[in-house]
Amino acid sequence: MTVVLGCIADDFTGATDLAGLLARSGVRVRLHMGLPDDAPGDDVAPFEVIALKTRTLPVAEALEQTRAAAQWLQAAGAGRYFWKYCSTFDSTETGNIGPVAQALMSDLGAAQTIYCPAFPENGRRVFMGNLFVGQQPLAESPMRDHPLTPMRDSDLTRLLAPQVSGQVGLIDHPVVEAGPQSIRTALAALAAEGRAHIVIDAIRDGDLETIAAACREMPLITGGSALAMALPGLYLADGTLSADAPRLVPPVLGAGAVVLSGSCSAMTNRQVALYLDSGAPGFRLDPLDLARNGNNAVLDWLAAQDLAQAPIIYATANPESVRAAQDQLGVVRAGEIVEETLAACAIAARDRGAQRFVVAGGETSGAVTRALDVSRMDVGAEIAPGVPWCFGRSAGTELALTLKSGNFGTESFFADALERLST
Ligand SMILES: Nc1ncnc2c1ncn2[C@@H]1O[C@H](COP(=O)(O)OP(=O)(O)OP(=O)(O)O)[C@@H](O)[C@H]1O
Ligand SMILES: O=C(O)[C@@H](O)C(=O)CO
Repeated sequence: MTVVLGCIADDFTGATDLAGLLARSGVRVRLHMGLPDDAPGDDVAPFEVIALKTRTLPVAEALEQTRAAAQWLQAAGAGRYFWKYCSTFDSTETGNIGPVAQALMSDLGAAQTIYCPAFPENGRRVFMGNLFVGQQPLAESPMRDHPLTPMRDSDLTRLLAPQVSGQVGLIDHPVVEAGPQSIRTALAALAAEGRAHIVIDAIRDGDLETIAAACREMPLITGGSALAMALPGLYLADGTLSADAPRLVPPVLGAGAVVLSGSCSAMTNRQVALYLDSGAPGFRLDPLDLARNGNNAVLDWLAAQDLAQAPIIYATANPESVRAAQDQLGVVRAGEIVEETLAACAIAARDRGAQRFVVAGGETSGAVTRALDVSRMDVGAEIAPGVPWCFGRSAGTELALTLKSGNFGTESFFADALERLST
């Protein structure tokens, strides 16, 4: 088996999002949590995804890690590459979307690439170069106030320009709608003008299919997960991938489960509230209490729970409570203390036999997978668009984990996830 598409994502939930959409095709997708320690073996999957945590790192560190990931994928025999970033284009003037794309272009010999964060199923659309979240322009959406990457402009060409040294161009929706040949002609015209970084409109899945058909031969494509979703079908159709490519056989798992939520997004707040309302046993983590008294109380509580009831431990709180904790502890320490506690709970739950882990939040997912030392996962069925169940091993035991991005899923996500796995 050879790697048809080597993928690199800039955060953990983003990587499972990408892996989940690729896995819709039924073809095997392997997900690595961080740069693999070992050189690629003979058992690579057609789609290999490396999850990094580079979204808000200093540029030099992001470049170093991404280049190392690309080298691993090259050694695994990857023929083409995909650079996945957030569907809300989370970045700043200094990066990291543009600088990483530029470095990969240079390393992989790509003279031109496209940028398309659209994910129509989750309400992210690009029109005339502007990104919309639902009905709001990006800069008027809650992403305006993101603590690390506040998005204060909706025009992707303007957002990208200061991040790259080459010229930025746009392929707008009428060109996309006219079909793959029209896109190829526009790309060639932009290349002749010296434009290497091309933002491209997409408002529906059909647009993404057209773009994928036009750009599939590019050495490097960049975008949100939904653009990559269109690629497996093209590879299957032309025989690049055979229909008998290996498929995932999910493991049989015990009933023990735990829900760990460190995301404070509006959607996760609603998901936690509904799960508690449905009668699930729950323990609320208070960062100030954790700072004063440590985490024995929650670990004692967890030790007394019936894990077949899928208890939830959550720090999820409204913006006022989060601010109050951050004012007293500092933003970084408040986050760390919650992440450390949820990581300790994950280990305790695993050691008591839990094999199903529902985790909410990107940073939280990083902390939990690191604590469980899950380095590699196979990707299974999606619970909601961009949120699949994944299967890995921790301390010699098979586990299922789902890593939910803060804004993804519907209100009933936690119950849906557990139900989905048992069927
Ligand atoms: N009550 C709280 N007070 C202060 N910080 C908190 C609280 N609860 C959680 N946190 C911290 O907030 C951060 C939430 O980030 P995380 O990436 O996990 O969620 P998210 O931003 O909603 O998810 P995503 O990155 O997938 O959109 C974590 O560092 C977490 O520890
Ligand atoms: O693209 C998205 O919105 C997500 O996969 C993500 O990157 C969340 O951090």
